[in-house]
Amino acid sequence: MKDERIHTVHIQDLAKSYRRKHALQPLQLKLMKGVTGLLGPNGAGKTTFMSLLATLVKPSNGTAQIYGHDLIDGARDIRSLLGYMPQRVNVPGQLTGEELLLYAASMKGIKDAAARKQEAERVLNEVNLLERSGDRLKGYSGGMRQRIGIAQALIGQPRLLLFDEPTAGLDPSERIRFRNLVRGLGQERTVLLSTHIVSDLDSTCEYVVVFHKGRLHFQGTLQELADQAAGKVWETIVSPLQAEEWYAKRLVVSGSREGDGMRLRLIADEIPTAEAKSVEPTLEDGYVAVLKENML
Ligand SMILES: Nc1ncnc2c1ncn2[C@@H]1O[C@H](COP(=O)(O)OP(=O)(O)OP(=O)(O)O)[C@@H](O)[C@H]1O
Repeated sequence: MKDERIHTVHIQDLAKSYRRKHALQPLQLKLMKGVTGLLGPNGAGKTTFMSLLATLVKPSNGTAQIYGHDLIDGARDIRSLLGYMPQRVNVPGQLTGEELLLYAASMKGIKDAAARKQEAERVLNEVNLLERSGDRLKGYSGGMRQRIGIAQALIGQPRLLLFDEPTAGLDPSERIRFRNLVRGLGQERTVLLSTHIVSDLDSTCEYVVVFHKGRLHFQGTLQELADQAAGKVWETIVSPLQAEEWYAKRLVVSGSREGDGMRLRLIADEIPTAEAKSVEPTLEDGYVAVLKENML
């Protein structure tokens, strides 16, 4: 990541183990204003990392400075500048959407009742739930619960926003709405957004961090991630039999039928056949290239 930008979060040797399981290996990382995507397959350590920054779990080692506050000694200050949307949003079904957000606003220290109501309405509007704000949460669909989770994270204009797989369960139009919302938020805030859907990052993030098996494997811009596969992405048409063999033995990113054969896109250091054409890498290619030692 470029160093001329002001870093808002400094992470030093942060690690988490559960008994003998290393969920997160000692990590050095700096985050800055803007949207950073946190990418990694299942079990990579994304939720563990977010829970650590959200001060919900204690690190086994290391610390972080968040807007000048220490993760261990200044946890209370960090909570007041933080908005966190967990991976599984548990909502008290008896409350209405508005009641939940009014409660969240009072937890954020907004003392004036009129200001709490105004803030609840502002965030309900952001997630397109204003019309359903008087309904009990038990009647909300999965996607609506997800959006209420996003809304409660936005209460109080937090300077650091942590969204753990926020787009899971959203329909395509809400997903687009969320991306636009996040892009706007990133202009003034530090936003960390975890996902395993590479296309979620394309239109929202400036930076990306890749975790795998509890380790940091890459940090940089989206372009720098795509560049990890530069000169290594090939397309070629092969017989269905050959395609089957390649799927098993090579790093095939995608495949589609073409006539009697299969058009395969794969990542390899050397040209796989004389007919293969070198193609421009996408973000997904870069991600696969970063993880490639662990994927075959
Ligand atoms: N409370 C816990 N006790 C024991 N092991 C845990 C605990 N929480 C997480 N782990 C382990 O730590 C590793 C990282 O898990 P984590 O949930 O942080 O990954 P993730 O990247 O968020 O995965 P996913 O995309 O599936 O949500 C996994 O191997 C997981 O089994």
